[in-house]
Parts: sequence; C-alpha cells; structure tokens
Amino acid sequence: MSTSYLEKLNDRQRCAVEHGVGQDETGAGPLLIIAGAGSGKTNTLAHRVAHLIVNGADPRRILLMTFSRRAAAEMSRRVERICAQVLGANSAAMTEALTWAGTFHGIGARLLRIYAEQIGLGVDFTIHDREDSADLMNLVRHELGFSKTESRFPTKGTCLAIYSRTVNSETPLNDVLRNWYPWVASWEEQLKQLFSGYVEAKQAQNVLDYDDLLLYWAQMVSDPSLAEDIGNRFDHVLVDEYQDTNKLQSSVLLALKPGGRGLTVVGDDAQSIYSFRAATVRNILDFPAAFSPPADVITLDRNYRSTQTILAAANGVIELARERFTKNLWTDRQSADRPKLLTVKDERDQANYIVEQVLANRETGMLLKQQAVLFRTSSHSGQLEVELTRRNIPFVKFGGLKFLDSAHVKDLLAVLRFAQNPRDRVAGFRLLQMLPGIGPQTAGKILDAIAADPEPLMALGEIPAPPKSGQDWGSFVDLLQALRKSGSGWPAEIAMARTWYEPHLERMHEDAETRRADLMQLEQIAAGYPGRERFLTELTLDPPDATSDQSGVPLLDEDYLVLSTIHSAKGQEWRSVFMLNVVDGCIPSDLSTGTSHDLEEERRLLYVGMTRAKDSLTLIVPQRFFTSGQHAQGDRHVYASRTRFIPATLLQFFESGTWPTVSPAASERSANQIRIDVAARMRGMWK
Ligand SMILES: Nc1ncnc2c1ncn2[C@@H]1O[C@H](COP(=O)(O)OP(=O)(O)OP(=O)(O)O)[C@@H](O)[C@H]1O
Repeated sequence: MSTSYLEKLNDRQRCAVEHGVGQDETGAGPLLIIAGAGSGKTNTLAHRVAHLIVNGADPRRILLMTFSRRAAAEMSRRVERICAQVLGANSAAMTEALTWAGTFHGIGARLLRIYAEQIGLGVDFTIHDREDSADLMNLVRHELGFSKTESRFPTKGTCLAIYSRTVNSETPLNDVLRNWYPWVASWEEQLKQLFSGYVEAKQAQNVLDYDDLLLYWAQMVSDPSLAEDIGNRFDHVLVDEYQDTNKLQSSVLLALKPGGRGLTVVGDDAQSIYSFRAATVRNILDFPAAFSPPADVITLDRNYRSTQTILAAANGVIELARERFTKNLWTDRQSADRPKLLTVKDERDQANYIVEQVLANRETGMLLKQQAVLFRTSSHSGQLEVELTRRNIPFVKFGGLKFLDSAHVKDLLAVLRFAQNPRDRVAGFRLLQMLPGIGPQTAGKILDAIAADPEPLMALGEIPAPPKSGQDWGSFVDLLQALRKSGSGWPAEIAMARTWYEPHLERMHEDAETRRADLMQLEQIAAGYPGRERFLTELTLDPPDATSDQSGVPLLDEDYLVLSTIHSAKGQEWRSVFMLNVVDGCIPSDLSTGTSHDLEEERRLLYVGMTRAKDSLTLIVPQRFFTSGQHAQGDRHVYASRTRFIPATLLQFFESGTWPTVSPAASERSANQIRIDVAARMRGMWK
C-alpha cells in the first residue's frame, strides 16, 4: 500500500503518526505529542487518524476529541483528504464513519444519552448554557432567601463561577474560596446550601449544565464495569489541545483507558490559556507518568507557519515565562522584515492605521480573509468596527457576543427546548412570559401546575386560558403539543415555531425585520442537523460565534476581514496579523494582574496571538485608550504604556515606529502653507 502521504511529514511528525501502528494487536501504548505553535499539530493528528484507518482501524471505533466542534470538523475533512489519496473512492464511506469526533462536552452528552437508563437519568434531558444556568442559580438563590441578606451575597454569575470551578477542578469548596474568591469566603455555608439546592433543581427539571456533562461522565466511569464497557467501544482515543483540559476531563480519559493503550494526546504547554475554565497545564505535564511504563513523548519544535523574525520575537516573549517546558521553536522561513511595534496616538488612529494597511495589503493581492485583527477582549474592537463599517469593509467577528445570546434567538430556542423537555423551568419561564398578560407569577403557577403530570404538555391543554392572554393561549398550546408529537419532522418544526413566534416578535421589538433575518439564518443552520435533539444539544455546546454587521455571516466565498479575540483565534493562522492595544491594562488585562499565575497566562495569550502570523505581524500600542465599567471611576480614557511582556530587552526583535509618520517634505510643505499666522495676530493684539 502506498504511504506517499507520509512523505511530506518531517521525521518527528512521522514518528508520531506511525507510533505503534501495526505493532501488535492490542494497539499502541500511550503517546504524548508536545507540539509547539505552528509545528503541524493538526496536520500530524489528522495524518495519524488517517494512517490508523488506512491500516485497518475501524473508524467507528476511533474517538477523537477536540477543543471545538469547528476543530473536529476541520480534522475530519483533513483525514478524508489524506485517506482519499490511498483509498480513492472508498475513502468517503470510511471517513463518514468517523462519527465519534467532537468536543469533550459533546461526546459526553452522547454517551450520557446512550447510558441514561443505566445511570437513572431521563433520556430527554436538555442542556443549559451558562446564561440559563445562572438564571436557575438565581432562582434557587432567591428561594433560599439569600438575595435578601443584609450584607451582599455574591451575584448569580459569581456563584455559578465558584460552583463550576469547584466541580471542574475537583477541589473542595473551601480551597476554591480561599484561593480564588477570598472575599466571599464567609458565605461558605450558604454557598453549600445554594449549590445543593441548585443540583436538586436541575434534577427535578431534567436539565444538565455544561459541567454536568463532564461530572456525570466522570461518575459513570467511576463504576468499573461501565468504564470498561465505554472504554471497549473505542480502540483509539485521540485528544487535541490537551493543555486546555481540566482535571475532570483527564480523570474521564484515564478511566476510559487506564493502561493507556491506544491513547494519544497532543498539546503545547506554552499555549495554555483556559485556566479560567479550570484547565490545568499539569494534565499535560503529568501525562507520561500516569502510566507504567510511562507514555512515550515526541516533541515537535519545527515551526512551518511564521517567518524566522516573527518567531524570534515570539520566542523572546515566551522565554521570559516563569515556568516553561516547550523548547524554542525554529524555522527555515527567512525574512528581512521584523514584526512591527507601532505607537499611535489613540484608538482612533489605531483603527485608521489598520484600515489603511489592510486595504494596502489587499492591493498587493492579499485577500481580506488572509488578514486578521486580534485583541484581548471583545470590547477592544469597537472603534475599528465603526471605521470598517463606515468604509464598507466587510468583516466577521469571532468571540464576545454570540449570535445565540440575542433575545429573539433565545426565544425561538426556548420554544424548542420546552417542547423537548417540558420540565425545563428556565425555558418554560421565558416562553410563557412571551404571551401577552403573563408575568413571572402566572408563569410560575402554570409551571407548578403541570410539573407533576407525566405528560406536562398534555396537562397544559387542560389549564384554562389565563386572563388577558386571549387567543394567544390556544395557539400556544396547540403549537407545543404538535411539537411534542414531532409529527411534522425536522427542520419543519423550527419553521412552525418561527411562524408562531413572529407576531410576538413584531409586538416586542421595533426592529423585528432584522431580527427575523437572524431567525431565518437559525433555520438554515438547523437544517444541517438530523433532528431537534441533536440540534439543541450541539448548538448549546458549541454555538456559532460569529456576529457581524450584516444579519448573518457572509457566505464562505465572500471576502471579509477577521476580527477575533485571542482566545477564539486559537489554532488558526493568517498571513498578516494585527494586534490591538498591546498595552498594560489590556494585555495583561487589568482584571488579570492579581496573581502571578494569572499574569503568566496573559503572557501566553500574547504568545498565542503572535504565533498566529505567517508573514507579517504588527503590534499596536495606542498611547491613550478607553476603558469602561471596570473602574470605580467608570468609563474613561487612560494613558497607556507598552505591555510589560515586551520589556526593553526584547525591542531588538521589533521594528519600532509611529503612525502617522510625518515626512520631512510634508512638514516643510505645511510650514510653507501657513494659513493663519497666529503668532503675528497675538503680537498684533497689543500693538
Ligand atoms: N511537514 C510539513 N511540511 C510543510 N508544512 C507543514 C508541515 N506540517 C505542517 N505544515 C504547515 O504548518 C502550518 C501549521 O500547521 P498546523 O495548523 O497543523 O499547526 P499547529 O501545530 O496546529 O499550530 P498551533 O498549535 O499554533 O495552532 C500549516 O500551514 C501547515 O500546512
């Protein structure tokens, strides 16, 4: 069989791809691939999966876990391309059978549905996103009377963050409070009560939150026979971005493959940027020793993405990290141009510079899509978005406000979610209050009345129409009962729900027309899923995160500039990268300067951003920037200085400059063209 597809790999990559393949029948021993930025991690992992399939592995028995659904889709596409070189026309069938590719949470949700009965879980469970979870937390907090306490009890968001960190890091509440939330430590007892109430409420309503998908999974595999049963479904388990997994995820993984047979994890400790989700870099560092004999380790340190000058600057930044394990990256892509470190007056000039530069690049044949503007926090791109819109330059923004966070999209999803799981109080609450004349109290009463019935939506039909809800009540009940029966199939159901919702949309929002366009787009997205349950699950777990000025994301063949938070830029690359606000207070963010641990993560963020660039990198340092909300002083302009992560010793790696540049000729011209001689007038005042 031809192995020509392996020829383009370098020796180390090839070693990683071939590790253990065809050695013996029990599969390869555990493998850790430490893959530096741009070292071909995705490429290598895709080749490994393809190589396994080409060598006879059953694709239905390969579990591939990635950080996002987008990454899983990209990986499957690459695997298919590689397999096609060897297997020709048969490859599509093989790679389509690669059905166990997804995120930890997505895979968890699927397994929980399969094993629901064995662990006493209602198979119809719905999944709460962070906002729904916070709403439910709030409800319980209210019921327990904590919102009325005299000194201030933590907000619903903080409570949820504490809960989430506690369960994901498998750390006692007491420690979490002491280390991360010392200012609420006095509330420990009440928080315990709250969390216990929250767990009971979720169970009564048959909902799981994000964390539950991992928690339930971990509980499930703590039973040795279930663990074995699930583990035996897969011959190979491969995990990408292992540096961003948390303790719970590694527990699950090790329980699935306790001896490490067939287990491959890939990651880069220098790119670990998700500790706010309780990810721990220890997972990757401790991986080899979790097995006996220890896992094999292969390091990829040749970078194929960036020029040598960009890499030198990025290496310089990460070299100053307190603790690091990855070696310096190297490349043979020479370039005479160092990355730019550009000082501008303020954010307005920053935006103007980018627009000018992006257009200039396009003149030289670089598509907008090959260029990206990265920033630490979603709000940093405000000025730029205004300028791009004004100049009619199409852009798509990743990170920050999600499409699914808009009220009307959430409304429509609430209809579907309530039909799916009528015990889901958060969805029910939202939905009932859309009807005229129904407020929180009436909604609560209705939900209470139907909760005990084995078929709550049938019970709904027996409730007399609440006063003032008029004819809307009847059509509401009809809709839900029809959806529950699933008679019209998918995606017709979502169209049905939208038709029902439209008059309410018009009543509630002045800009109903633009919102309607979002709903049409949602319907289009929905058509790509086999059914309501999969649609709701996957959308909640990995929502599309692009928002743009237009009603939707431009079609793929259109050209647009990419705006992205650094977090959302993970794993991507562009020919030209601009980074906004490379100043202290933005990166490191002034919210993150608390501990050295936080600071180190901010340094890695800058590193991740810089290593996205292939040919050209520009870091922009506005001397003044606008900050909102976080300070006691409120919104204000502050004077900024260059990020502390680029101290004077690193300036050698950059070409420093200012913009706009005033050429000598221009200043001479302006001197010659004095329109008002103010000085002469001033003198004249006294003559
Ligand atoms: N053996 C190789 N020969 C030539 N180019 C390669 C090779 N391996 C990878 N590349 C190229 O290097 C670039 C980076 O690869 P990839 O996106 O897989 O990196 P990565 O390790 O996932 O990066 P990161 O961790 O920074 O996101 C891609 O453009 C890819 O095509």
